[in-house]
Amino acid sequence: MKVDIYYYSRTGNCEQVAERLSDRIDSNLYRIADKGEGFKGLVGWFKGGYYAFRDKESDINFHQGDSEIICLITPVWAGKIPPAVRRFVNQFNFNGKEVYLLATMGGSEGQVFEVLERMLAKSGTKIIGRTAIKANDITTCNVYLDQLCSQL
Ligand SMILES: Cc1cc2nc3c(=O)[nH]c(=O)nc-3n(C[C@H](O)[C@H](O)[C@H](O)COP(=O)(O)O)c2cc1C
Repeated sequence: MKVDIYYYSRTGNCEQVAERLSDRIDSNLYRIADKGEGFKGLVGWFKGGYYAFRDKESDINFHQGDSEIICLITPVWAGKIPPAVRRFVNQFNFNGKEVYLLATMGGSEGQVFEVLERMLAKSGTKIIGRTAIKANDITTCNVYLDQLCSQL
């Protein structure tokens, strides 16, 4: 079955993981994009951390695909999720879909999965797996992707 892969990426780590995963399975690849400037540069880093910590959302463009299985790939921000991903999870129609969660991070996954699971529980969305990958491991993350593919 075709998998819709959604990812948000500020500095390319999640994008790289999304592309590697997409090479391995029958999938559509969709970027969750900030509208306007987003969180670029040093100011964006501080603003992004603050917004994430305060559970704020930001304006995004995203595609609503129709596959029943989706993989959501997000960076960890302030131990939680970026504002763009928060908006995505709140606006996306998860009706009938099953979701695999994948996060990339600098050092610690923090509460990222708990936050996502709590949000997705509101729509009764089934979570079929979760994987966290450290930024340093991304070039050698094939083993994680193999595990993930076996669960999709
Ligand atoms: C605003 C901000 C906050 C972050 N907070 C955390 C954090 O709490 N824990 C962590 O391990 N990494 C944190 N990171 C690092 C990112 O999660 C990590 O570099 C990730 O792989 C970036 O993905 P991307 O390149 O796709 O944007 C943070 C990065 C940013 C920009």
